Amino acid sequence: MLTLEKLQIVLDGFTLDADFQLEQGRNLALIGPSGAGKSTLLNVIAGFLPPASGRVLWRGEDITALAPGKRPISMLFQDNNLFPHLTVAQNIGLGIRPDLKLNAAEREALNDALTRVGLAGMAERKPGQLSGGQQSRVALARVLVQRKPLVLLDEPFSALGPALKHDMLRLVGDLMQEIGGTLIMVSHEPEDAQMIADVTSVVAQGTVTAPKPTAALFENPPRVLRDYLGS
Ligand SMILES: Nc1ncnc2c1ncn2[C@@H]1O[C@H](COP(=O)(O)OP(=O)(O)OP(=O)(O)O)[C@@H](O)[C@H]1O
Repeated sequence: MLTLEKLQIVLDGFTLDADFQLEQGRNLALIGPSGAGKSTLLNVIAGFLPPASGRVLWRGEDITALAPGKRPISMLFQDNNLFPHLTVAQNIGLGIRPDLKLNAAEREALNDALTRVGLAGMAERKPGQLSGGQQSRVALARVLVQRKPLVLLDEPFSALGPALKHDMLRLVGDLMQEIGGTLIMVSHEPEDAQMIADVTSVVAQGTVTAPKPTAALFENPPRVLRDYLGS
């Protein structure tokens, strides 16, 4: 269970409030207008940005003051965050061990992740020798090998075409199910939310709404979501 307890985020005159719980094993989509605070909320949950007030709890434990690396979280950033001077395999290996001294089982996990994202033959390439979509698949593989129980995705697959994006989303969904993990995904596309998120929160007007079942929410959208969807 992830608890955002009376969380308030303040940035240069921008404020965002969140106060809800997310059960373990749920896939949550965050949807809402540009600049509403979706990325900022992920950054607070991941520990890159402190909240002005309130707490973040994971399984009842207060993690508000924990450093990002100490949290049970892995995050896939909008820009993929790959190291250009390292190979694909090394970029992924960093998710397993920062010193890259991998044992046989860890190397096998790395190869498995490469295969799962469809990059089996590209282990020795540098990110600059890959397309944008391939780079985002490397970043996804790095998230897969970490096997953290809480995964945060910030509009992860926007560089991919629709078919590949759906494959990647499905892969993330399957993995989360396999490890009983919890997913929070920022998306601009209602179809993405409907595909893998069982619950959705709307981020708009300074507030994050509590997660609601995705299908029901889109069938009968509240005013803020209707405004966003333009319907
Ligand atoms: N480092 C920062 N310092 C001050 N203000 C910031 C900072 N980062 C973001 N903001 C502001 O905080 C608000 C929320 O930004 P954020 O990137 O979280 O929105 P978003 O919903 O993820 O938008 P998008 O969908 O366009 O990615 C915006 O008004 C933005 O200008």
